[in-house]
Amino acid sequence: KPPELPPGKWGLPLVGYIPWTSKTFEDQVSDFHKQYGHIFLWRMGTQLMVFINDYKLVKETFSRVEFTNRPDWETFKFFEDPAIGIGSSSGALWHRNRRFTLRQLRDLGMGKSRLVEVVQQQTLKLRESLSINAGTPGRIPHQLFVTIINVIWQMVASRQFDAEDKKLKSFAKDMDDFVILSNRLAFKDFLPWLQTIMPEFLFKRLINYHGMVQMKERFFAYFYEEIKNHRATLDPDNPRDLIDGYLLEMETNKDDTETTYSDADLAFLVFDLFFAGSETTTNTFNWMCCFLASHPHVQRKLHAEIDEVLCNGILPTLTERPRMPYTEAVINEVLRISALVNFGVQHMANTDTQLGGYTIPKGTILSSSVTSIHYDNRYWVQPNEFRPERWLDENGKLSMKKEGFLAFGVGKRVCTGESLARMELFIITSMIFQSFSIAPPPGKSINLIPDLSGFFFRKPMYNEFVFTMRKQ
Ligand code: HEM
Repeated sequence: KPPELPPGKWGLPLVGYIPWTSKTFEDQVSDFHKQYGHIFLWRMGTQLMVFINDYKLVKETFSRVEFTNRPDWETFKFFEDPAIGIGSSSGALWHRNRRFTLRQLRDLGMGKSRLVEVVQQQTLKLRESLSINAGTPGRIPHQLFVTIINVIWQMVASRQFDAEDKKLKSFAKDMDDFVILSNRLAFKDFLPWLQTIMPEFLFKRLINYHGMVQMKERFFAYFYEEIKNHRATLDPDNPRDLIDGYLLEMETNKDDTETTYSDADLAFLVFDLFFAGSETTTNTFNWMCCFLASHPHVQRKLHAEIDEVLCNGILPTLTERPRMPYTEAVINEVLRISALVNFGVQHMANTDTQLGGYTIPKGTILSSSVTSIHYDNRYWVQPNEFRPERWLDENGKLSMKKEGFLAFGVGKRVCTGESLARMELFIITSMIFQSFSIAPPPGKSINLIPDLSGFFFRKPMYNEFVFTMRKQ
């Protein structure tokens, strides 16, 4: 390994460092952290991966323009090369789409009562599903995912679907399948030489090429249909949603020869919002259920605050939020302890540069080790404990400390949906626990060990819960 690079594992030519161990990826990263310190390198195949385990260094890194790009990975650019939309793109197109999305989310989402109402209506349906099986052990109903997806559909296309709707069901299935199918594209990114030594048909089979092409066609079919309908009914004086907002900007810029606006870019942007906003928010609420079911004293305090502020069963809006610091503290603590996006979303160095006293060559991938930072005892007292109180000051007021908190990332690509996600989590949590208490099935306990089988998420394991109706 060249000495100017961060310390770490270099391994063999072409294949890099392959660990012969049954340890999880997260545990290996944690071992290398102990061995090499806050910044280390792991050469995977031909790809240089740098892991950063220190909050201040992550903040510095992701605030620098040299580290703003996304990796030039097949996973990000399979549908369109170079990548378009927001989550996978880089450069001027990303910058413009990010500004546009932030503006749209602000205008359509946070603080606007329409979207809050949609979350309320959808959560009422979730309450219905829960009440059907109240008192008996079961999993979190599918309606939770439907609720989250419908909030995004409402925001982008002013639509909502019934849980049994055929289109919604196939859309949800495609989203699940996409995550599984796209995993195999990693062969192209980490072992690109395989393509030169394997017959083309075999390599395509290895990376699930045809499955991915079909997937692309299906996704674009959903979104192109929406774009077509929106264009046909667009009223420039009354934009209804994000698609309308984009079409209007596209029209304003139609004579610009450098324009990056296109139907494909819009479709991709919408696709990104579904991907970035659905699994994340759904799994965070799932973790919430796990932690509340296993910490009855926290649940009691949550119930007490909900009963005091939302008395007589009134539905929560954003007006009540400042009066519910404990609920907010529970949400923050779930986001911290679950460390759901455990390595953040990867960034790439767009030039040769220096970081933490080491050389970082152009094309190096940078990952933040969110789990180790969320459990770093320099920032968190007894980090393994689920303790919402850590988010409250001595007067019981919410203190939104940010040092050491990375659930939504940090820097130039910090999550654009943070406010929306927080709003959804606040409304869903307060409405569900206004009506129900949650516990493990009799004689059982909740498994809080994360499922680490996927690369991007630290999901909760399959757990059953007993939701019991509360007396109002
Ligand atoms: C609890 C829920 C959520 C969590 C934990 C979460 C977390 C994250 C993280 C860690 C990143 C990567 C930041 C980086 O690249 O450094 C991200 C990016 C992003 N998130 Fe979220 N997110 C959540 C909900 C949402 C929602 C509801 C939306 C919108 C519907 C959204 C939209 C996005 C977008 C568009 C990006 C890419 C930003 C960019 O590349 O510039 N997220 N999110």
